[in-house]
Amino acid sequence: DKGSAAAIPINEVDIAYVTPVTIGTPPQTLMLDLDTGSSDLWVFSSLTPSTQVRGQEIYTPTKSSTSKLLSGHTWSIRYGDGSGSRGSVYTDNFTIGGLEVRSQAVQTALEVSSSFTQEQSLDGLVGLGFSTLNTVRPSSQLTFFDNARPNLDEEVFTADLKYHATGSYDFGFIDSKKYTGNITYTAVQQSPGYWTHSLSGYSVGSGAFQASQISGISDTGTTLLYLPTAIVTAYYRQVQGAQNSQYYGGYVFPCSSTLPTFTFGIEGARFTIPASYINYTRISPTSTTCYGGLQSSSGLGINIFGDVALKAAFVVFSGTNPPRIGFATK
Ligand SMILES: O=C(NC1CCCCC1)N[C@H]1[C@H](O)[C@@H](N2CCCCC2)[C@@H]2OC[C@H]1O2
Repeated sequence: DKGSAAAIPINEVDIAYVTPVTIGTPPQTLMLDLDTGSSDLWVFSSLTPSTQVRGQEIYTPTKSSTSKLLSGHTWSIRYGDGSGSRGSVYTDNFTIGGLEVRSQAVQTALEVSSSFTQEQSLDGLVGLGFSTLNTVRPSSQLTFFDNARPNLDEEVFTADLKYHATGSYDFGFIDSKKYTGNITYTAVQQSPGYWTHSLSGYSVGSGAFQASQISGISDTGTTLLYLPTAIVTAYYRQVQGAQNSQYYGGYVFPCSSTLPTFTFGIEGARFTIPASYINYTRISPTSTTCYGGLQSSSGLGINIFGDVALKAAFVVFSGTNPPRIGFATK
């Protein structure tokens, strides 16, 4: 089996990407955020208080002839940005891009935090981390990828996220039309459940490459790139007027600044993030001050290779034993 679906930016600064999925019989279509940084598949539902629903599509299990309540099971999740949700669990037929999983655990929200209510074009998440992170209790549930794996032509899924454009997620195959050159793979440490791997180093603009093992997680559900303070200060030292603002919670600079590119290494390969990806957004619609797409990871306890980095490459998440992650230019 295999599947292929669009990854559509939900706003003009690519804060997140959503993918159409169908749930149940007859199929109910929702737009979900495929998130390699978590492992719960949860949706806005008919059980979500209407005060917390603002424009989202909802899943109504009672309208599906193939839905089954997973009785006595609950879930509750808190994300790194402080957002969260909790609820009950059904199983139902679930498809992404033509790839079907029967009896997928679909976690129905009984409560969502305000940042989810405010994102009206995001109807929930599909966790694509390792199933060890799943929060359903008393028995944890498998991700869509883990359920689909036995039937996939190849035990992989790929992410081709794009800057200010629609990209794609593929399951079960590697589309050679989506990248150039070779895919460079590197080892993944799957405990405690993230796609954890190392960068082999970095460079700022035309500067020399600094070889250094930088461990972190490739996380499609995180918007920005979070790296050690030493790297981030070296980057913004090249930006006229840049400062690390307590007020805005990160590096800001004049929107008119010329930013350098940022290059990261995967083993011997090099991937360059264009300056435009790092000139992330104005701090408010009329401001001439901009917020950076590269920020410090100090305080997070982990480096996060989020969408700003991932959209500079074609990324292969390989569920082989042992798991590995691959990057190619595109
Ligand atoms: O919390 C993180 N990442 C942290 C960011 C700060 C530094 C630590 C990691 N990712 C979440 C993301 O923010 C959520 N958000 C929803 C609204 C649209 C934008 C995306 C979405 O839900 C879970 C996941 O994706």
